[in-house]
Amino acid sequence: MKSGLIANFKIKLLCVFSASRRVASRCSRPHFSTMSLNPSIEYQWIDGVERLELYQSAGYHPVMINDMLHNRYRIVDKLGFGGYSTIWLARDETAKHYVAVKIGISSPALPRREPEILRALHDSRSNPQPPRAAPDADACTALPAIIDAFDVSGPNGTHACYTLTPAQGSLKEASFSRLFPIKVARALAAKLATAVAFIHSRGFVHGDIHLRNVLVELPSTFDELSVQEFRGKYGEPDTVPITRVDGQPLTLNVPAQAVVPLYLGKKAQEFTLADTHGLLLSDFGEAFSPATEQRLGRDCNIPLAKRAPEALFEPNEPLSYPSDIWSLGTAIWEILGMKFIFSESETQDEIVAQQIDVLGSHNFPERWRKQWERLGEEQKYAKGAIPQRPTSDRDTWPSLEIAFEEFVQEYRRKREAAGTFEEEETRAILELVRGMLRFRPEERLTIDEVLRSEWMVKWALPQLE
Ligand SMILES: Nc1ncnc2c1ncn2[C@@H]1O[C@H](COP(=O)(O)OP(=O)(O)OP(=O)(O)O)[C@@H](O)[C@H]1O
Repeated sequence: MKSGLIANFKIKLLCVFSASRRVASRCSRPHFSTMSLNPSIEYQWIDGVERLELYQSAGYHPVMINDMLHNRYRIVDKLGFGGYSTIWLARDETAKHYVAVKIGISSPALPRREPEILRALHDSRSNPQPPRAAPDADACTALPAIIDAFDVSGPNGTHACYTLTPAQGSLKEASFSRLFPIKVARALAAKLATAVAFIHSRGFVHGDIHLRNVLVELPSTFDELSVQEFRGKYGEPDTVPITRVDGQPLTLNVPAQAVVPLYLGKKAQEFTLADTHGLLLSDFGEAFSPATEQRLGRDCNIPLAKRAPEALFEPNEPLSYPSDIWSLGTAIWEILGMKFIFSESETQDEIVAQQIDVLGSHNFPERWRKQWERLGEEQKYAKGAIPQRPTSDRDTWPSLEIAFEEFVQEYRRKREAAGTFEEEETRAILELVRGMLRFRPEERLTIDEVLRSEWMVKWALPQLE
């Protein structure tokens, strides 16, 4: 496939692989674009950690291993970070168990409704709902529960914090260059779809469905480990001293050491069907209720490779449930084959060109074609700029059917133990994915139709039983 453009080189640098017990670093998205970064302070680059420049007023809270938060939570290790927060493993010294503490940035410009939405979803469990295509009895357990919420104040402001059950990590981390066994892949896809069905039935769009936001619970025995036993099993935190490029001493805004996140989980090929019951769809930071609030396409923050095309071509129109279905379609494809359907770290123009190659130019809406084929470079890189057909040479991507054969099936064949999909199942998968990846949002399958699709009914949902 075509290699990344030079323009994306910086983004790729942010995504390099880190130390072995640790996870591949996450790309934190630039939610800080509205904040004024202090360009006078730069830090020496450290692989696999959050952007250190964001330890400033209105940014991340500086946290160190062994810090005590809220008189109760002792920081044990780092679990991850995103554009809005850092996430830590902590020992709840009152309740004597482990929690994940999500410490938000303090920016007042970015109010976060995640705890409120998660609570509303959990509370809605008791509300009677119309009969659904698949039982959602335990779909709510596929959402993280907020255990405690509090604020911490520090040199960078006041940060909303909440505690959640710690998970072993995301499907993305589990599957780095690895494949889920075929039954597990089916069950994960089904469980994820039922979680989305539950959210949609309660009137919410998740807005950020991708495999970094799909976590897997830890075994219940994890809580039995003392901190000392935990360190014996997983090692000491991977810390790297932070230093300034100008050689000046650090201010209080930034911690003395960066911590590379720890992955506590199994590798994809070691997953069993039992593990799939612990799937958690997390990160409700982009969630919204289309009936009561507008989320315009231009404000969509999901990574470009998972973003529904209407968010790009109709940036001033409100998004709704179909945008989740598109992202869910790309996530299911990745679960099955651990290959992107559209490549990450590309420009939006290249990604749309790939979508057209894979899904067929004849399916591309006429109402977007004029914009797509326009000439000229005006406002190409402005926020909300409409994608434009690349004029430089690029490799054409194969159609959906060929991509499934050459990337998903071929890859699975090379790892015999993973298992390949038979002809009839392949046809049903492709029919489902095509229905989820229709360019026009109004033509895309609904989540109920996804759950009633042949592949879900015959192959995926039965694996959950
Ligand atoms: N409960 C948890 N247990 C273990 N790891 C977690 C947990 N919650 C989050 N993480 C890790 O932290 C990462 C970032 O979390 P999350 O996506 O919730 O942060 P965010 O700041 O809202 O990110 P984004 O920029 O994607 O909106 C996840 O990809 C995951 O690896």
